Amino acid sequence: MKPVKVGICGLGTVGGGTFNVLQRNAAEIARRAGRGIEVGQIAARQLNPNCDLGSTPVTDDVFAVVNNPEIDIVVELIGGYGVAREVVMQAIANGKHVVTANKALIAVHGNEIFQAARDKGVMVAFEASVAGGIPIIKALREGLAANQINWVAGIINGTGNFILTEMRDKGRAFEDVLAEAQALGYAEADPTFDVEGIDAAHKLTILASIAFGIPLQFDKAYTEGITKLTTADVNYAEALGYRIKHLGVARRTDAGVELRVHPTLIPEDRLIANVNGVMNAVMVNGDAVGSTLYYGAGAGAEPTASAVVADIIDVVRTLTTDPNNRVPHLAFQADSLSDHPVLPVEEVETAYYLRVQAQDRPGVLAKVATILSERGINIESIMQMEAEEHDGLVPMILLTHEVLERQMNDAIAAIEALDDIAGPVTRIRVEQLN
Ligand SMILES: NC(=O)C1=CN([C@@H]2O[C@H](COP(=O)(O)OP(=O)(O)OC[C@H]3O[C@@H](n4cnc5c(N)ncnc54)[C@H](O)[C@@H]3O)[C@@H](O)[C@H]2O)C=CC1
Ligand SMILES: N[C@@H](CC=O)C(=O)O
Ligand code: NA
Repeated sequence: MKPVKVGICGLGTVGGGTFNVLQRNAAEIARRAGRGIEVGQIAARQLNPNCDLGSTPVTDDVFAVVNNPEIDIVVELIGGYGVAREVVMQAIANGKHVVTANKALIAVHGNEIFQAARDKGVMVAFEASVAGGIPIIKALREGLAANQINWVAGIINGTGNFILTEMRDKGRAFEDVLAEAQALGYAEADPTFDVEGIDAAHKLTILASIAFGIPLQFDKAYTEGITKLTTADVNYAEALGYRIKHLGVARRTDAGVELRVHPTLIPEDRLIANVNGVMNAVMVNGDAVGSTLYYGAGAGAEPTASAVVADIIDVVRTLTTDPNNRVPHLAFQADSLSDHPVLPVEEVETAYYLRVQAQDRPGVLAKVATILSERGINIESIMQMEAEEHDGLVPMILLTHEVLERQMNDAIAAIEALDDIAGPVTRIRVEQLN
């Protein structure tokens, strides 16, 4: 049988990794796919020093690949919502299958892209877009298809986890670690996407749609980054038996779907609390299976290429399958998506870690405790530290039981209005993840 021809658009970190894995494992990949898979053409702005392209045709015009009649599968590894979107839409219009690692594109334009793909009877595969090499989309769409998924919680940005780990373990400065993550090819073209939680929110949006069968709704995700975290809070959390991780949480409740990315205290004995460096981990809780955990490299050339190439093989295996019998893009049949609403963050209920900087006067703790109890907020534990030498302020650390975000906002406003309190109250959400 003739080999299937793929066209790679973008030959950076992931494009280069994808080319190399396809070349190195070509024989084994053909045994898995049932036929050979060849790179028929590459569109690149510059060559990748890690790739020996041999006689593979190269162009600087992505549309030469997209419009090349020899190419069966277009692999979009450019990134962003601009030319990448045009590449994907034009490939679909030309009747070509698409494989992409672009979570930004899928989270923001996925509904339109999948509709176009269904109209043309082509596949759009995107395993590499969430948690890099971890086959989490495959696990959710296929392995867990029997379940009603209750919640998904994950460390889904490798750059952010790498920064938090290096800062905690080696005391390195934020900017220094971020620069290393960029040099290693982990970070997004705009690294604020990593450190402000936008990249994790893109991935969480995709996970939530596949877990609960809802349309992609990135604009409704609550997003908070890691840039405001302090070493003091990391240390206080540890004294209480917790680690701070940047977590994406999607939970289904009767009222709606929670979709939120933020720093989170997790009990230190949970496996996910001990996921470090560029590694990612996703927990999925289903009604039949209970809690499950998926772990692996969340970024980097070949871990991500592992997912891209697996998608290419999947596409090749099902080329002749009736489009109606393929695994649906969002796990549920397109005409069976639910309109269960995404909840505004004020409607989300979580436990909290609070750090209040108080004047060293008697009675402050009692005033804070009263404000919380008047609003029905139960305190799990309180830790009052020694006054700090430089400002004489006493940090008070409180852990609360679960409370609606709206009620917590009201309590924090009242605490901040006290004369005995200096500066804003620090709040970090707490998840038990059982
Ligand atoms: N780096 C990683 O570890 C991971 C990246 N991704 C995603 O994979 C995609 C690619 O990311 P990277 O490889 O890291 O980015 P990169 O910046 O290393 O590579 C992108 C390449 O596309 C090229 N390019 C841009 N516009 C082009 C055009 N018009 N024609 C031809 N080439 C063009 C650039 O010159 C660059 O070489 C992004 O969507 C990213 O979010 C997903 C998972 C992990
Ligand atoms: N910038 C992303 C790359 C993979 O998706 C990350 O750091 O996780
Ligand atoms: Na993945």
